[in-house]
Amino acid sequence: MVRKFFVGGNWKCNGTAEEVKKIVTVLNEAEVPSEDVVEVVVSPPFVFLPVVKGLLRPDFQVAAQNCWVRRGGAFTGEISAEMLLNVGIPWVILGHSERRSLLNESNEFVGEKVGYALSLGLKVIACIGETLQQRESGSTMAVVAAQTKAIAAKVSYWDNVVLAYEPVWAIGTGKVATPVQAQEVHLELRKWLHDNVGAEVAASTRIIYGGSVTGANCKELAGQPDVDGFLVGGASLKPEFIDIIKSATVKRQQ
Ligand SMILES: O=C(CO)COP(=O)(O)O
Repeated sequence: MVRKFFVGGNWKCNGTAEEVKKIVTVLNEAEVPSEDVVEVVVSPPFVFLPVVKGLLRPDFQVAAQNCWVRRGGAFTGEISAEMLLNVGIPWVILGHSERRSLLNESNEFVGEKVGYALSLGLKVIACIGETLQQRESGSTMAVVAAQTKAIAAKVSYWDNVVLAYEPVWAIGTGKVATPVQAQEVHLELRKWLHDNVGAEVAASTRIIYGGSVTGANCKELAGQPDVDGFLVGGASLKPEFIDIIKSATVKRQQ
């Protein structure tokens, strides 16, 4: 089973209208592998989604960084899945660790969000990952399995799901997981999908890595058999994001 390499760029809460246009210009001018080799999805803040979608090259897609857990209404400040679809946004990142920690989004709440977004036809980058304390206490797999279980309980159509393993201790720290560390968890996650969802889903679902990915470390990570791509934060705002996209060819050479 060949899983198409996936590279997401999570711009987080960054940028001005001018800076965003500069980033899009760099992306639009880049020479990258074709769409049948790598799927590229960039995720600007909500306010810049329409302008990025309007300017971005047609072989790249856009994602929102979050959406509300049910149909819109009296939920001040929230953005609904319906609104994203209404303005032509096909992807959404859900369950990012920054939202789990800063906004107390529980496993169950993230699972509900994933289920609702998928039910409307959105494609979802579902984020999981353990903290340093959880890793050091040896509970990494227990934590990410519980997070995945809460997501899987609400997923009936896995083709529109990309699972992003983002160890919290690697996010924004420069302490990237080693290729062995990433492969170990990705393989365990694939086994979890095999045992709890099914062999076909386990074989076909992209499991991507996020946490201090850079142009310098992406190739070795991309070479791991169960690393199907990346969810990139800081480096997605820089020209080196193009190098990370190009690491998709590492897979093709295997
Ligand atoms: O959180 C991340 C992507 O969603 C990773 O962020 P960094 O690449 O900045 O570590």
